[in-house]
Amino acid sequence: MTAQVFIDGEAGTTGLQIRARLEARADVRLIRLDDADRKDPVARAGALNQADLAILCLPDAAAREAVGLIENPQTRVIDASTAYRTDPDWTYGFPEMDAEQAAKVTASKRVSNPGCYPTGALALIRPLIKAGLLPTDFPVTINGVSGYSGGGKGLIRRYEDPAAPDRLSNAYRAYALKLAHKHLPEMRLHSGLDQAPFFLPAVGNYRQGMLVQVPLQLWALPERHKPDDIRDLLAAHFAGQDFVSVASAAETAARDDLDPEGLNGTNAMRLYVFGNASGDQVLLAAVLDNLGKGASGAAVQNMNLMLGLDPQAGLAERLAA
Ligand SMILES: NC(=O)C1=CN([C@@H]2O[C@H](COP(=O)(O)OP(=O)(O)OC[C@H]3O[C@@H](n4cnc5c(N)ncnc54)[C@H](OP(=O)(O)O)[C@@H]3O)[C@@H](O)[C@H]2O)C=CC1
Ligand SMILES: CC(=O)N[C@@H](CCC(=O)OP(=O)(O)O)C(=O)O
Repeated sequence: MTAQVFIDGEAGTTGLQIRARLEARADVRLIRLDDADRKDPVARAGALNQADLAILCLPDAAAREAVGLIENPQTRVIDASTAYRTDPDWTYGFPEMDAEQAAKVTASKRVSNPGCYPTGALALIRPLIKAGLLPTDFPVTINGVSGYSGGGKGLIRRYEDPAAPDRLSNAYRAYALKLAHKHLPEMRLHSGLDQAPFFLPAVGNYRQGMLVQVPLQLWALPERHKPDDIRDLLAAHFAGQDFVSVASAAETAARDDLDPEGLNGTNAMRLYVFGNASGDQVLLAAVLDNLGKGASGAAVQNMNLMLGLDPQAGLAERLAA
């Protein structure tokens, strides 16, 4: 039987990209609301309770409201917002996080999609903590830069609409300087760190794509490790994964820069380990599309797992940015 899927928030940045990945598929049928009804709680409740799987692409408060509208015990949910990412009753939807995480997502009725920056940061940090290479009390710093679509329709308008009263046109803008970004709780919890990491995000004046970087002073670790040890550890952790890969030593040696837009339109995330000549400093880096593996692609990946569908379905094509 064809699964019925409702995207609540289909007209938003994340929702539109999920729709683009699903609408041509024969193995799912989309439940759609007219534009006039898309914010009507009664119409949404009807669609949510009719769906085999609902994907919430909404602000946090509307996502919580949507979950409250669900009475059908068969309706399964993927939430793209921040609302449930540290909730113990929800499964964290990062299937490559641990060997058993994909099975947990497959079996779950409530899956919380990771944040875009945490997807990169956790891929780089969690395997090192798990392996004991990075102590849980290490003072970790995460730097990130995202295209402005990371801020949804509101931020897109500020960069693209010349008539926007709060227009932004700067090439690069550091933000979250209260040091209290909404991604910190999930980064701390799912990394295994005892304390919140330092997180320094920025927005670039381009639409989409991101780079997450974690610099590490290897001389400050209790046991000395070489950059190659860290690359080998990450490569072993993500071996065989369709969507997360680790650049080889040869590829890394041939590079001196990274392009945050390099994986746009895909559900791929590429990890890099750069080391200096003396081997006492490394830069861990992740390139991903904030709207791909950082949001919409990840939701489709989780949906495929939860509905028992082809893991590559809807994800093989590169979407136009
Ligand atoms: N953009 C990104 O890179 C990422 C986003 N996310 C998360 O995904 C969620 C959606 O983000 P994004 O797509 O960027 O945001 P957008 O602002 O682009 O889209 C949100 C959509 O939700 C609609 N909406 C708001 N309130 C309601 C409501 N009560 N009922 C129904 N629809 C409603 C909005 O309507 P209207 O069109 O009228 O404004 C809009 O279409 C957020 O929680 C965000 O944190 C997660 C990872 C990355
Ligand atoms: C550039 C930008 O503004 N990015 C957003 C993060 C992306 C987002 O809102 O989505 P999730 O939190 O659900 O991952 C921010 O920093 O708030």
